[in-house]
Amino acid sequence: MNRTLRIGTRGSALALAQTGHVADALRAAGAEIEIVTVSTPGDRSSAPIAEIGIGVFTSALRDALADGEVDIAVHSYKDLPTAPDPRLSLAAVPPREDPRDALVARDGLTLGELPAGAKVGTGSPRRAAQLEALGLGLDVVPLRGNVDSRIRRVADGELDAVVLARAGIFRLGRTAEITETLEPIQMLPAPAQGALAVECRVDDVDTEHLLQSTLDDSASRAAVAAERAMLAALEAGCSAPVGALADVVEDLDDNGAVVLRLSLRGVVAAADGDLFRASATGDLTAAEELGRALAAELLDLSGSAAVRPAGRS
Ligand SMILES: NCc1[nH]cc(CCC(=O)O)c1CC(=O)O
Repeated sequence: MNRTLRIGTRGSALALAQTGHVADALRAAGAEIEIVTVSTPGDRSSAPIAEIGIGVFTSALRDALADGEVDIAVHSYKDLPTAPDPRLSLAAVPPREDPRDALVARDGLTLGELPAGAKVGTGSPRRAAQLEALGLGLDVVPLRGNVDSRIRRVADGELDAVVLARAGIFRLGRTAEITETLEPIQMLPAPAQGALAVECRVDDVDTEHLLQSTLDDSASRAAVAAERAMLAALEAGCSAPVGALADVVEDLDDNGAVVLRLSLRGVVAAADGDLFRASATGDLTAAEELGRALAAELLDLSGSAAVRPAGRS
């Protein structure tokens, strides 16, 4: 392939770091790459994500890709709407980073060491519900902005701590500032957290093949597919905050041979703060069925309790 491929990205430090890694991998495979920054309404607004809606960070980039302004788009997978975009192919899910959430607190504190009444910033209803459910008496305060500005609120002494995706902090080279990585039992991550989605136009088969063969990791793809199928099925049935995490685990088949399976955990927060949890295991090749089955179980458990206003991330 001898044309230059233009990769579209948002202009945030995190987006540029993510796109830089994808560009490096493609260049190492012999491709000519140019990086094009696309501004999105999400970058220009400071309103809470729950108000401006899902897709604010990704739809301008997808339009630029569909319109031929760029040839490849790199997204944080968790920021993508669950509805597929028929104009585009999700050509690659690169190996996923650590999907867990992380605490950045003053004075090196962990969650358990924060005093009652400590101000913990997060803009995510999923994180807020799980923080409150810990029963530590934390004062959860709304927060938005890029990773850098959120961490700065702690350094400035305005907040005692913030909760962020570990992957974002890692990609910015700032893991030294993490004071605790939160275990999924306390804080189940957002579906697809830590994963990237690399898209091209659906009719651009050369680029699709290059992305797939250079970047795609089938285990990451399957794990994320299960989590996102769970989210999509829940969105159809309720609008509560959702956490999901699939791990690829080794199991034995009927003949005693080692097979890889998916172990999926899910959590839904009800309006009254109750959390509903469920887990299930299934075949790596049936990730979406597993996600849908777990969503059905969670809907059953939570019933009409899961009516808190929508929110993701
Ligand atoms: N919603 C913003 C967003 N989208 C992706 C990441 C981090 C990287 C990732 O999850 O892959 C973040 C920041 C955060 O949640 O702390």
